[in-house]
Amino acid sequence: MARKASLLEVVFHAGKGKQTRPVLSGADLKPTFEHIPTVDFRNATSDVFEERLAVAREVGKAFTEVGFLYALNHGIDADLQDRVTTVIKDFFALPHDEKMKIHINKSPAIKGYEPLLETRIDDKTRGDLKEAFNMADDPYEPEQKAPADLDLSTYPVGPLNQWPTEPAAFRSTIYEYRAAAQGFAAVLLRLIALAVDLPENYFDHMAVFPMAGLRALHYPPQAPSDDDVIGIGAHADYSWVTLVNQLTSAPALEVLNANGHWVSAPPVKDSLVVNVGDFLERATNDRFVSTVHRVRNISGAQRFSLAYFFSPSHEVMIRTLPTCLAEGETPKYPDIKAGEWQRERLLRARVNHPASKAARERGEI
Ligand SMILES: O=C(O)CCC(=O)C(=O)O
Ligand SMILES: [Fe+2]
Repeated sequence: MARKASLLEVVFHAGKGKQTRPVLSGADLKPTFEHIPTVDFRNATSDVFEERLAVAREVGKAFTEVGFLYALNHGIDADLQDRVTTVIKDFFALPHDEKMKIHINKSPAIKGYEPLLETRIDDKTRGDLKEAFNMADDPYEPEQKAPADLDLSTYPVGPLNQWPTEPAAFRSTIYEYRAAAQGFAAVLLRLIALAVDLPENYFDHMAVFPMAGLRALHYPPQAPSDDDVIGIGAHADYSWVTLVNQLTSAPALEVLNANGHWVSAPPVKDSLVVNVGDFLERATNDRFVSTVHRVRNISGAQRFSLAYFFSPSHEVMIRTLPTCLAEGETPKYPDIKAGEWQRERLLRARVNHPASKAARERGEI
């Protein structure tokens, strides 16, 4: 007899498109995580190799068992975090029309402002109850100091990012934060290499001109009974790793375990949330998990967060790492070019953007 389909399931969007996971109970329960582990990065750049290796092992364990961790001593200055929180709150407090001047549809790279309900990850809802400001790698911006030999043919004609004129310190503070997040991402890359038994500098080339974006987010509160909307529907990130800074105290981020249960990832003082994205999951042949998560702000308070998505440069081929294949094992995923795959995911998620419509008309997505 065919196995009865589970009555309850979680629907989410990840690398392979729309997927479901049954919600398990009783005898069906699998061993899985019930909380997000914490890793202290104090020794991440120690002069002593064994100390760096010990941190790498903890990162590897958390990425294998959970796909998420809380990072302590990540090196992003508290004063900078306060200043970036202020400019982000001030930006979202601007009149709607002011913010719409930099709507994402005006950028060929889909950067700028995204109003409430612009995206709709979960098609059972009216949309994602969040507004966002997105910026990313843009070789035409002087702050980014693109290498002289960067292949511009893989980029649309600029400008790509769009900036508000107010708050005055917005652009400079966002760039300051991006540089700090980039510093921690570079440290993480080396630990990830060690965690999968590769030379420490194995991934350094990915950070030369990475697809590195910041996304500032504002989630108004929603009623607990309101399942017509959600802050951000269940998804996995299309990144190598993501660093999420929960700027305010409202708990709202939730992480899906193997039993289809949502595990809360509330803000923890002085920490960043670090999670595995789809590129790293593919490269490790699923050893590290790009764990599904969502945001549901039923705290009653406004919530602000700042996510930094780190992905390799456009031209990097994402292929299975030699140390993640046992003897005779074959890769689960074909090789992909990082830039092409990321752009396709982005276009699929922004159905109303002119570039997304054009790509659909050409049958590309
Ligand atoms: O706001 C958050 O805590 C997470 C945001 C997120 O998951 C995303 O933007 O991909
Ligand atoms: Fe995410």
